[in-house]
Amino acid sequence: MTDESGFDIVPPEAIADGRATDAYFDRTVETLEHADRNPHVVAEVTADQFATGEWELLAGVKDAARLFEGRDVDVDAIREGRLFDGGPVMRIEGPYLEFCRLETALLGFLSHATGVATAALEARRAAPDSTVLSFGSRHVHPSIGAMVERSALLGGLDGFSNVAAGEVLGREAGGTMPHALLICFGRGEQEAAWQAFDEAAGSDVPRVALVDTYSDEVDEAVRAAEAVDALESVRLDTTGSRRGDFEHIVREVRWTLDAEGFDDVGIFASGGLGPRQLRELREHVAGFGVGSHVSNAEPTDFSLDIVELEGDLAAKRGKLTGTKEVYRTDDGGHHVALADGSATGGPTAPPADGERLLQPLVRDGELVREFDLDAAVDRAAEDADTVGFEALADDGD
Ligand SMILES: O=P(O)(O)OC[C@H]1O[C@H](OP(=O)(O)OP(=O)(O)O)[C@H](O)[C@@H]1O
Repeated sequence: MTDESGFDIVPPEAIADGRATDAYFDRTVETLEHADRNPHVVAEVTADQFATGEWELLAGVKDAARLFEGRDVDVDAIREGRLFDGGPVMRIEGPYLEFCRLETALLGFLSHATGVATAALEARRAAPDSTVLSFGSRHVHPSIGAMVERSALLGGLDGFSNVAAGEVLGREAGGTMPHALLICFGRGEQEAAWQAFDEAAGSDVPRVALVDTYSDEVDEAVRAAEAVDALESVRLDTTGSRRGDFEHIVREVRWTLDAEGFDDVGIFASGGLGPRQLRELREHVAGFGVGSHVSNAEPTDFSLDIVELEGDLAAKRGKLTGTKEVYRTDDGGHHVALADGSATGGPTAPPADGERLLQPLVRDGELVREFDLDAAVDRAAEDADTVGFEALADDGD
């Protein structure tokens, strides 16, 4: 079945219906119905059973929650914008057949968005005082553009480039000029291109001139500053094969702009940048465009596991039995404990001063939570401070 648009895209109705499922869940439904079984279960969505020292930023809960609307289940989840390290991020309770076929889409929503949001948080923390924009739409299937940009914002990025994603999110995409614009004017005609852009673009569009198309970045940066009175920044997107020491190029541009009296013209850097490069460059530049580090982030490896069957402890090998709670302590700790209070000591007992992170999301099939992206962004920044989040990934060259 092809989407009526003609694109190979699974339509939203199929996701909501539970048809975006692995086929073995269809077999499971058939078999359980044949055997007249529909046990009451508690299931948990977990990446790591125990803490690993690698924090991740939870995202995708808004879309995941929609799957449960109208289904006879209760769902609790950590709020979007909180960090986690081990233990469940979501708990579902109800007759198993109510949500069996939703597992595939549920994990997909949470896994992909959490991976992207965590990578965005890494970029954010690598350059806390710089503008950091999401430029990675071109690397991923267009059907997930809004997820990528929303997750990038959740991680703390300041804006994004995908226009249609902006329409979905109710926010305006930003951007200035690609190399194609310079090339359309021809070699040696960079001034004409920058000036035409300045004349054509709306007053709300920042005047940022791309200065690496045909000649040396230092040369083009000074020429752009001379050509456009209101120039805000120059953008260096130097192609990899010409890059050499990018930090040196950036510092040389800064030096020369200052020396020529253009100290009010900022530098914007983009192209293959990740947390390590942001840390190296951040004192010399005003802003960054980050693409693949965020958009191509590895999805978090969430799984859904039944942990109680008809009130009894259950779990497959390698997974921890029993309904759990996760707690954040004032010192930034993350604790996983049994939910029923039966444990009064040791690692399965709740910490004395812990904040319970799993909160009601769905009750009897009704969504009981509001989603406010700005509030979630603030939560993520605060929680990253609390737990001392640092990017662990070394993103190579
Ligand atoms: O962080 P990244 O994974 O590199 O992704 C984003 C980059 O992609 C674009 O480069 P490109 O050279 O394609 O721009 P152009 O179309 O203007 O040549 C853009 O200028 C960003 O720098």
